[in-house]
Parts: sequence; structure tokens; C-alpha cells
Amino acid sequence: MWCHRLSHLQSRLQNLLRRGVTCWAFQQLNFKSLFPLAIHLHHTASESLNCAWQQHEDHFELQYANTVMRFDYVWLRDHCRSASCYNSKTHQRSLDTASVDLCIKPKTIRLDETTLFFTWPDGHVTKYDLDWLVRNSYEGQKQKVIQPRILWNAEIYQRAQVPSVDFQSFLETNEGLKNFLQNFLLYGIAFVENVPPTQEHTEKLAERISLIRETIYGRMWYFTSDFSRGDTAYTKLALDRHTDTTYFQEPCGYNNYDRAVINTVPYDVVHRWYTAHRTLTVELRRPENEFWVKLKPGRVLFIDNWRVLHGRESFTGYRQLCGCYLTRDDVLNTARLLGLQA
Ligand SMILES: C[N+](C)(C)CCCC[C@H](N)C(=O)O
Ligand SMILES: O=C(O)CCC(=O)C(=O)O
Ligand SMILES: [Fe+2]
Repeated sequence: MWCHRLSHLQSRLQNLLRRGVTCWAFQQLNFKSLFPLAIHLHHTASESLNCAWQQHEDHFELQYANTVMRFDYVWLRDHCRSASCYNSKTHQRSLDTASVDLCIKPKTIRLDETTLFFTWPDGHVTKYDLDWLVRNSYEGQKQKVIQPRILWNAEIYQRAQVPSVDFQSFLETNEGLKNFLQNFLLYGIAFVENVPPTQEHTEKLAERISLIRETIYGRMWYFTSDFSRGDTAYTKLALDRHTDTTYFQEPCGYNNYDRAVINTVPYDVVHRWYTAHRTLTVELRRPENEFWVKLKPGRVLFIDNWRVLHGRESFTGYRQLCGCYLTRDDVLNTARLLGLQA
């Protein structure tokens, strides 16, 4: 994430529009068609619970809450939450997964109310709440609402009229912070307005949502076109769309300027790479995928480098920016603590 303020002049935010359509095809199993196939189906508990399960040779099958789930037996042993297998204070596994017999099968399975009890050959008992199994099953996760990401180009973003958040509201209210993060998660960019144009206030803003990442450019960077560092960013030249720090082991995102010599693949693979790079670059440079933003003192722009590239036009006159790099995990953590799906 890049918290970025431009004191004046035009800075072009070019948006990399990720093409890609996700087609979700949910197949609602017809439970009737399932049952005739079952040999030893266990109807258990009261009809109102509407729960049925079956012990297959190599997995456990559970039908509950309109979901048909299938569990591997090693998985059921490995995720045991008993006092000897799981530290409920630290939410960490105590059980040594590698000690579980890969051919393990439960000796008995029993359902009591809404809890399933698995007794293993060594006598150990693992119990699972039915709702926990739905929430943590592969089939249950598939149905989970995930944070939508809105793919956009300049027209879509402009039409969306995404509101910026005011500095005070962002800093002093959870509602303001949550609105900002919701927009940031949806679009991959978000703005905060009326920020006092100082490095200290920009820093305060960044710390509201994340840890600030220390890099070779410092913690908060404050730069202008004085070539104080041997990089085009410290000049008046234009910068085509890119992301920063691609030369780091933990980069912010990828970038053509800083790409090192390609010397890890043979010439024919190199040519395929250039062909793919050209296809991507043509897509990136489509005018409809460029969203221009005129920044001004007090306007702070946050960019998700995994979704959106940035760049600028060349310029004249004096121009000063300050900003920082944020750690993705901490931004997502702040969003989750506010109840957002991140
Ligand atoms: C000036 N500021 C610290 C914001 C960025 C410097 C980035 C330099 C390098 N071209 C890169 O893209 O990583
Ligand atoms: O000057 C700008 O607006 C952006 C500069 C930039 O992309 C960078 O410093 O990495
Ligand atoms: Fe950059």
C-alpha cells in the first residue's frame, strides 16, 4: 500500500485493469439423489436438526445446514480442539500433525445434540460442533461471502463517484476509517482529504491503518526532483505506470524500470517472456485504463500495489511529495478488526 501526497501538479494514476471474469457455478446437491446411493446412512438427532452423516471407507460425509461436506479422517484428527491437542489461549495446535497415522479411521462416531464425537483407535475422543464444521469445511468456505473487488477502468471509477474520507473523520471515528477501508478493499485506491500538508500528519494517517515499512528510502519518505537519489523518481521526468521496490525479496508489487538483467532463463524462454510482457503492456497502456488524479496539498492517496499501478507526467517547477510503504497484513488486519471481509 502506498500512502502518497503530491503537493501540486498533475500526477497521473494509471490503473492497471485486471481482466478476468470469475464465474461461480454452485451445484446444489439434490439430497434425494444422494440417499439412495448411501449404504449405511446414519439419520441422527431430531428431524428438525436435519443432519445426516455417513462413514465412508476413506472419508466422513456430513449433510447439515443445506450443505453436504466431506472430511478426510486425518483432517478430523488433526483439527481436534481437545486440551491435549490445542492451546485455546493462543489458538495454536499442540498436536504433532506428523504423528497422526495417515490411515487413521474413527472407531465410533456419535452425534449428541449438535456435537459429533469421534473416538479414535487409541481411545482419544475428538468432538466437533456441527456449525464449526460447516464454517471450516471446504464446502462451507466456498459459500462464504468474500470481500468483493470491483474491477474498474477510468469510466467505471469516475461513474462510481467514490467518496473520499475527511482527515478528522478518518483519524477520530471508526466509521470514517471503515468507510475508507471498504472503498480501499473494493477499488484498490482510496483518498483522504483535508490532511494538514505535513509529513507528521501523513505519518499519523498511515499509522491509523498499518505499520509503516522501513526501507532503503527511510520510514516516511519526503522527496523532490533534486536527484538526491540515483532514481528517476527524484527527477522531473515522466514515469510510466509501475509499482515500486520490485527488486526487494518482499516487493510492494512488480515494475519495468528496475527490472534487473534477465539471466536466469535461456534465449527461447526470454523471447516468450518478451511476448507476454508486450501483451501485458498493451493492456496496461489502453487509455481507458488510465485514471488521472490531480493531487494537491492535503489530499492523500492510498494505492494497493497488487491491483493498481501508478505513474506521473513530466513536470516543471517545484514539486514535493511525502509518503510511505505500508504492510499489507496490517492493513487487512485493521479492516478485519472493523468487521470488513478482507
Ligand atoms: C521516492 N519513493 C521512495 C517513493 C520511491 C522510490 C522508488 C524507486 C524505485 N524506482 C522503485 O520503483 O522502487
Ligand atoms: O512522483 C510521483 O508522483 C510518483 C513517483 C513514483 O512513482 C515513485 O517515486 O516511485
Ligand atoms: Fe513509484
